[in-house]
Amino acid sequence: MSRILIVSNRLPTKILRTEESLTFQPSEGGLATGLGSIYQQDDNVWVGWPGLYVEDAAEEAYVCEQLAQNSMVPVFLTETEIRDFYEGFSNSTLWPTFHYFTQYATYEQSHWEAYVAVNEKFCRAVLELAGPDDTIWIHDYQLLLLPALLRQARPDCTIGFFLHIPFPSYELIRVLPWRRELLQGMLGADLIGFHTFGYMRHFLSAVSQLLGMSSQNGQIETGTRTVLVDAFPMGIDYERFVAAAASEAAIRHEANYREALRDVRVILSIDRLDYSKGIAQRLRAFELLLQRYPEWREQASLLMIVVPSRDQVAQYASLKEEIDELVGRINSRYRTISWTPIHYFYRSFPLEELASFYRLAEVALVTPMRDGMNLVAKEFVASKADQRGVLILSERAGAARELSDALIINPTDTGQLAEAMHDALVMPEEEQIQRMSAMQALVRQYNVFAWTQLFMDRLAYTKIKQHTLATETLTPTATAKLLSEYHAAPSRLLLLDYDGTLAPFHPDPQRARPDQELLLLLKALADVPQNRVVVISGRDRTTLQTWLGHLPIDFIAEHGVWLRPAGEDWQLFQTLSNDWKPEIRSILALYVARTAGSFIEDKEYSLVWHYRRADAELGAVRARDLLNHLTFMTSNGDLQVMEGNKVIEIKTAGIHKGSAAARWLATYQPAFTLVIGDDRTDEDTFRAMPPEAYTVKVGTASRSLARYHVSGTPDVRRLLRQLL
Ligand SMILES: O=P(O)(O)OC[C@H]1O[C@H](O[C@H]2O[C@H](CO)[C@@H](O)[C@H](O)[C@H]2O)[C@H](O)[C@@H](O)[C@@H]1O
Ligand SMILES: O=c1ccn([C@@H]2O[C@H](COP(=O)(O)OP(=O)(O)O)[C@@H](O)[C@H]2O)c(=O)[nH]1
Ligand SMILES: [Mg+2]
Repeated sequence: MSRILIVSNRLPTKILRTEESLTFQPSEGGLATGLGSIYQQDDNVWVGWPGLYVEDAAEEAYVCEQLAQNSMVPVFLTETEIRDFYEGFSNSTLWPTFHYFTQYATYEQSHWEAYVAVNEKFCRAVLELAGPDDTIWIHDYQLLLLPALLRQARPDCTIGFFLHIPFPSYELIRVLPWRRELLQGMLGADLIGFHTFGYMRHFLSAVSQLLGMSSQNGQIETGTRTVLVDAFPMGIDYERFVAAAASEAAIRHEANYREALRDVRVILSIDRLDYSKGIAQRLRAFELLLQRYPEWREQASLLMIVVPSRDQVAQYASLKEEIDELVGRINSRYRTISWTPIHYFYRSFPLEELASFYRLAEVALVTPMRDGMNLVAKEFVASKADQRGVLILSERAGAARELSDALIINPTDTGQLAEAMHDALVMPEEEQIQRMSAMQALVRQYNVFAWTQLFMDRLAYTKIKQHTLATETLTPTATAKLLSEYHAAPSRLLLLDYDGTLAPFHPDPQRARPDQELLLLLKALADVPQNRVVVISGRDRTTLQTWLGHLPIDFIAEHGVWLRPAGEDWQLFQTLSNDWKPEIRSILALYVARTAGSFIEDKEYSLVWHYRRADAELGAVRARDLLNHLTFMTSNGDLQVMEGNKVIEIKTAGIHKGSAAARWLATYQPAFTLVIGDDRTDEDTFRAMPPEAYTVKVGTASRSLARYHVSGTPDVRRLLRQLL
């Protein structure tokens, strides 16, 4: 039976220790409330921290047992782990960075180490639980390393990852000392989800800039798998909020509050105490409203609920003081005997009371500086049965992408915010209903169940796609078969590409020279009498000659322009002309001028534009552009344009590694053939091979004609050593 294992730092239940007992309470925060309706379906399980330091084994066992009754499995964290992993790396490094508050970010090596260790702890907990058919769904920034850790332990498992907070611009991510490890960690997943397309775009950009992995339609080739990246705006359990708002308890609470407030109009805000939520700015805007529009004094109040959060983190503690002080100042300045400008609550409320606040309020103020989604905005909409009420929403909350019928504001523009409050208070009912009903239709349809379904469907699709597109991994069993056929064969051909296959890439192609180990390896392979070793490369013949010419091996250079059997002279594949070069060179020069870091390689019968050293994204854009340009230029058919790994190459049509390899095979038919290559130009070689040949693609497992794949040059070296 397959089930979903939800994994997040915090469980939807938190346990508090009172003097005499333990009490179990719902956790606050969007992740817990949002997914709270999902995990109790089927046999699903939620793995996470219960917010309690257990005192002894007996208590631990008791907690496990209690939580198990509600499909939860605890991961216990120590006080030191909470300090360094949770308050430290998660909430003093990642949270401020991802919310564009880098001025608050700290970079502590010890916090990073705790982060790694706690992610490993979660990994062990999940491995203990997960069956082979289970889907592991990891949530949020506290567990960015977990996907890759699990992938390492279980290469075939199904892993989804969802980030609930914004993913910021590459310019912020690049500041983090551990930026590559964090991205690599996320790429352990099969599907990576974000609330908005903007966050997804930033992630793809960071992966491209920092890991050099490009993407197409949100798909990243990691070398061993295709990872899909997509946007899934999270919804709420709509009917639950409709029901809560219609409940007797909510109606009763509302009546009590209404009686106390008399006919004062209520503007509501609800959030965790967090600098990302723009609470202080909102208070200043409310004060400005009272100054600009004195008619609202004694007529409108701000009901502000602030839920305690992360109060051990310095910035949160000082924000608390700032808010206390601001509320005190505004209230003392404007209050009258019968009217309080700001009703401020610093605590959390159960659902029915939240529902009564949503009912009571005519205006909801959701004005974060940055917010992954913001579910309060959606909950307010769901609670408005009579469709009256106005939502004021920050353009920097993920929810603003969907709720375009809210009054969308820039939260740093205090003036605009004050005006929006005024506009909301005077908005005609007809307009309120029109806007609210449009938002309700959207929030109802894209609820949390639809969100889960969509995410799971995309995850299943990714898995299927991975399997259908993939070449087989060169497993130990397949390797054993290869070796036994190799040993049995009286004649053998090894067709080996150079860059990306025998030697790793270097930013400067001229510095990717063979090392001693490679030279010895090739020599030893070529010395075996039954073997013929051919290096088949796009490199110019002079370079191959200089680097490898002293070895008893054959060469195919410039993608087939030049051939050289061991010990003989270089031969041209066919008579060729270079008449086309000046025109194409001038086009390439244009792209060099427009793309810092790129350059032209001028080979005897080919021209190459290299963009490995250019900005990754600019390079990709210019490459597309150049390809279009060249395809148009070369449409008469005399020339061909080849795309390699961060290169675009132009040469006479009909000459490629495949045609050269085919010519080789016409004169020499080995009993065993092994072909290894890494880029698109090697696909021509794979295509030219007889079906029994062993063709091996280095790098991504997908989209290749090869039978097998390995992940990198070290695997190639290992395989070649095994032949000896
Ligand atoms: O666990 P805590 O440190 O107490 O913090 C509470 C949660 O806050 C964050 O919630 C986010 O998720 C919401 C749902 O996707 C989204 O609407 C909101 O914009 C986010 O800030 C955090 O991401 C969770 O991990 C925390 O548990
Ligand atoms: O006293 C409270 C106040 C709020 N919430 C819930 O906390 C969540 C806040 O989620 P949001 O996405 O707005 O922001 P986050 O806190 O996750 O950043 C919402 O579901 C609220 O209903 C709660 O459980 N108790
Ligand atoms: Mg190559």
